[in-house]
Amino acid sequence: MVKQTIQIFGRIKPTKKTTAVYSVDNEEQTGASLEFVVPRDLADGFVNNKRECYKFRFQKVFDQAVKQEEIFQNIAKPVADSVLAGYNGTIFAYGQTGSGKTFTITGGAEHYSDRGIIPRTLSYLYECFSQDSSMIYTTHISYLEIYNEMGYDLLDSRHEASRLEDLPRVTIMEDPDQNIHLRNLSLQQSANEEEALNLLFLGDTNRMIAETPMNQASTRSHCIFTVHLCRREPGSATLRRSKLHLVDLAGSDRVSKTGLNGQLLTEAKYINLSLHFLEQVIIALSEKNRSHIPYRNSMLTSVLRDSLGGNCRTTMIATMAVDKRNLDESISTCRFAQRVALIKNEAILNEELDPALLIARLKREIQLLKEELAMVTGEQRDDKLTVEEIQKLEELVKAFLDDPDPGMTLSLGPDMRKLQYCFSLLKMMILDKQSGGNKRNDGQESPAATKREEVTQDSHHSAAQVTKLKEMLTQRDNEISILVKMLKKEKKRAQDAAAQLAKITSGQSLTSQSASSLSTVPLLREGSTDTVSSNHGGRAMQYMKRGPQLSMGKQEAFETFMRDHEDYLTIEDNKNLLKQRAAEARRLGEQLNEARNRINELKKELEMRRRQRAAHGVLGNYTESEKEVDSVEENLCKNIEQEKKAYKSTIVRLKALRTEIEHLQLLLERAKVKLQRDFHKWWSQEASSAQESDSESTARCHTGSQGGTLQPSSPSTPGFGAPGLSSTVRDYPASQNPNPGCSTSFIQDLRSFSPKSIPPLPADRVARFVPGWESD
Ligand SMILES: Nc1ncnc2c1ncn2[C@@H]1O[C@H](COP(=O)(O)OP(=O)(O)OP(=O)(O)O)[C@@H](O)[C@H]1O
Repeated sequence: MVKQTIQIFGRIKPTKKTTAVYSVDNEEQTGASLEFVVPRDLADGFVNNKRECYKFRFQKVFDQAVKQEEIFQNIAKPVADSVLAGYNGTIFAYGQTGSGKTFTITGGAEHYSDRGIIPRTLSYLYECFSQDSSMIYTTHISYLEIYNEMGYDLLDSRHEASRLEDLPRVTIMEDPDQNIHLRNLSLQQSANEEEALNLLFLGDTNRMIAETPMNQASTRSHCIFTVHLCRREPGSATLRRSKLHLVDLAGSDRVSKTGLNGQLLTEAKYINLSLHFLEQVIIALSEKNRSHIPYRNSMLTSVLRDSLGGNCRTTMIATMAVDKRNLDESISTCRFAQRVALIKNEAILNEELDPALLIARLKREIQLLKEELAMVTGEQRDDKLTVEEIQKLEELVKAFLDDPDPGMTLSLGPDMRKLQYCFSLLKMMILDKQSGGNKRNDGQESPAATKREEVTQDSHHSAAQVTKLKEMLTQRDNEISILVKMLKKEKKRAQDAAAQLAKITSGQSLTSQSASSLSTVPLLREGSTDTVSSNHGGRAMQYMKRGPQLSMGKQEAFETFMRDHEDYLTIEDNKNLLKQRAAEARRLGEQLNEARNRINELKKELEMRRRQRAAHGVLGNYTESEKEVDSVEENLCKNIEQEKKAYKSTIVRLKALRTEIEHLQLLLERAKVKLQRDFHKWWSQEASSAQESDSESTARCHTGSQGGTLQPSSPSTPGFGAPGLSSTVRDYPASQNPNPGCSTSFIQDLRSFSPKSIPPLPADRVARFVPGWESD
């Protein structure tokens, strides 16, 4: 049992403005400290009358420049190691919106080096599995999203979510032992890193697609990515099961922000209700002598029950943005972390007996008991003893009686027929010897009578034993039927999971065979053969493929939108990087082939040389020194070794490249999904604003105010970043639109206009998505 308080770490998000006054001291012996100095007179127009300096303790504080790899090494690796050893582990990120929780837990969507704790931990775990051949590891993954006290299964493979409600609802069940079970949360088996990353990707994509403006996925919801690990030694009946929860909590923002009403650095209410309940649990746990911990108040605390004050090794990462605007939230985050640091957890080794092996063991025991029972009850076998068997028995009895050794035994095996025959034989012998009745003259019982008495006592004893054995048998039978039921259930679940996984991964194949097909990653072209889609996150991608068919005009509009999108440059960068990496992978593949050929050649040469030498040896043509060392052979061996070394290092590099390529593909896939989603949002917004402006123009026509300057509609949604396209659609004179507001035929409508009838149109912009259209 490992008793430990929850470890707390701080991470500070890089900021452009360095207005906040804070200092980090990681050198202290008792851990690290983070100190904020709040100016008495903030420039924001209110005065801080309270303390000026706030100091908080952490295990370690990671300042702005710290990279993802360092975070993994310091925070996630030790937890992953104890999960590998059989203990439960949890890492959760807590902090205000935009402070870097998702970046820390999942990673950034732009660069390979931005991979967060989840992908790095998965890589690490699978690497450890491959290095430890003495154990068999099985991994399952689940991904749960909690929004508004409702749980949703992000790994659902039957539904293609377009809204959060489309995902299967996960509910909480509690058994009589107060263990929490999550109904409807799928557990997907993942045999390797690639499968696990695909599941992460599927979940993240479902999360992104299901995001609504009211539920800005990561801001308002909690996500729990769980790796379920089972480890067993081959042939052993005991196994270790452990769970690793990687938790991205909702933004911890409070209702009352600094400056709004002059309240500075006071605790305000959470926006998110379940974080409020989480805080209540943390307060209760950090106070001594509290008997009731209100876990049941929310789904989040129920699910994380073991992680908070239970059987788990837990680590918290407090993420902070330290610019002046966010100072109070950062201080709140630190205060929360200080309370969390008081909670003690007791992680225990989760060892149990494997039900299948237990059944086999019990069956063996039952067989033995049955044999014993048959012996005791004297259960008859139908067949009679053969003449040979009788002869053998008589010889055995004779030898037994003739042997003067009192320790001599008569071994007959568990066969009642033989036993009975021997006894009757002995009885006859005794009776033959004793002439006369049972009673002797001296009035004492004859030996035969004594024997009979003993036999009666024995039979009573046997009856008691039989009853006992029968009871044991019934007990074992019950146990077996329970275990068989459990096994059947497990088997069914495993089959379901395998079927679901097969569905997800159908059409996917390992990158090893596709290194050569990675040279191009066509983005967002319908009907195109999309290498990425077919290789990764297939199920999530089906959503995209099943999406509404784009008309030609809409397709072109989409391309323009894409070029103006904020992520366009990153996508292009990643595409180029992917091309480079794929080219490098191809080059390395060729190098590998060449090296393999060279090694084979060298081996052949070596073989030949050895044969020649052997032949020479036979003929006795070798000088003494030639017999001892052959420099040619030595050189050949050296060369082979060198080639092998180079071969191995190329393989290592190729493996790393493969992981990077897969990650880049996932990043591109994610960007693609985001782009399409943004486009559809933007498109419907533009369509409705065009409809509105059309009605206004029509109204103006009717009141005689025709031909005025064009009125821009409401600004496009910030972040969608397609200003050019946006203004084109806005500038469109809706009064002349034959089919206003119809989103699907919007661009075709644009095509059907005569350019000459639209004097003020910005022709260059229209031409961007109406090919062949030229202004006079
Ligand atoms: N350490 C970091 N280095 C570089 N960029 C970062 C870092 N931390 C966060 N960011 C960037 O800041 C932005 C917000 O981060 P992120 O989405 O992780 O915040 P969050 O705390 O998860 O917010 P929310 O509560 O809305 O989910 C992202 O664009 C992310 O890439």
